[in-house]
Amino acid sequence: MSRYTVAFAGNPNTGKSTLFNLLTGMRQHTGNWAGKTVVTAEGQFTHKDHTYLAVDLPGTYSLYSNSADEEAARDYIIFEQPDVTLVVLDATSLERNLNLALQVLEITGRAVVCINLIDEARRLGIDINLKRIAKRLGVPVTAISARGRIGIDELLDQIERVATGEFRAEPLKITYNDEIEQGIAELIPMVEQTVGARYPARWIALRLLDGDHSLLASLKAHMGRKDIHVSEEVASHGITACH
Ligand SMILES: Nc1nc2c(ncn2[C@@H]2O[C@H](COP(=O)(O)OP(=O)(O)OP(=O)(O)O)[C@@H](O)[C@H]2O)c(=O)[nH]1
Ligand SMILES: [Mg+2]
Repeated sequence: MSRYTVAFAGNPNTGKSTLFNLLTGMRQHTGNWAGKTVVTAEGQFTHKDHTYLAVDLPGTYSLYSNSADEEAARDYIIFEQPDVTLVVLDATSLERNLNLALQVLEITGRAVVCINLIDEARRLGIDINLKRIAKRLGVPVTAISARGRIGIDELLDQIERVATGEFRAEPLKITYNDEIEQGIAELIPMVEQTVGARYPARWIALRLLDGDHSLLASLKAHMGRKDIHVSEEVASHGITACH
């Protein structure tokens, strides 16, 4: 029996902790306002033959290092490399919520998109084409109501398929304009040489082009002194390439 790690990511107030509590039997703080989960919580659940370590991350609108919460969520996904990143979306504001899903998919294809509050969406007459979204994103997409306990088994089956590698993701790749793509292409070999194959080189190159010093600091901290010098070269190149 294997144990897989599932990280719960998503915008604030999308029901991550409600789902986390339902699956793990724990009692993480929930409520109808944003920013309740401030410390990453861990709990365990079982589905069929496997045990899962669930990790409830703070809610974030992006992984762009705008706040300590975003850095914590980003660092967890990049450095802890969960077997599955579960992106919990609010069915009633999908457009805004999908932004974070796209960012996660730039980092990892080992993801499941879970559209929560489907009860509320139905009440409002919002019709969601799950198949089309799944096709575009290239990862499993399921609709649930964590509070109403709807769709949970199907969600767990999808988590299992990604965790075991049965599902082969083809995550949507965002193509940027020529200038940015050229910068990424120039940086990727340097990033790969510096951080190795373990980390998502394209995403790191993109963040460096954006001048993300916080990511650089985290990379340094996780990789030890040996790579600091090279990382700085990469960063200055990236930041110069941007201007
Ligand atoms: N109608 C409905 N409400 C839900 C559902 N799931 C969660 N909620 C409600 O949404 C609110 C936010 O839920 P939380 O679980 O605290 O959300 P969170 O994503 O952990 O929020 P942060 O920790 O702030 O990021 C609570 O009032 C929940 O009761 C659902 O499926 N349907
Ligand atoms: Mg929470």
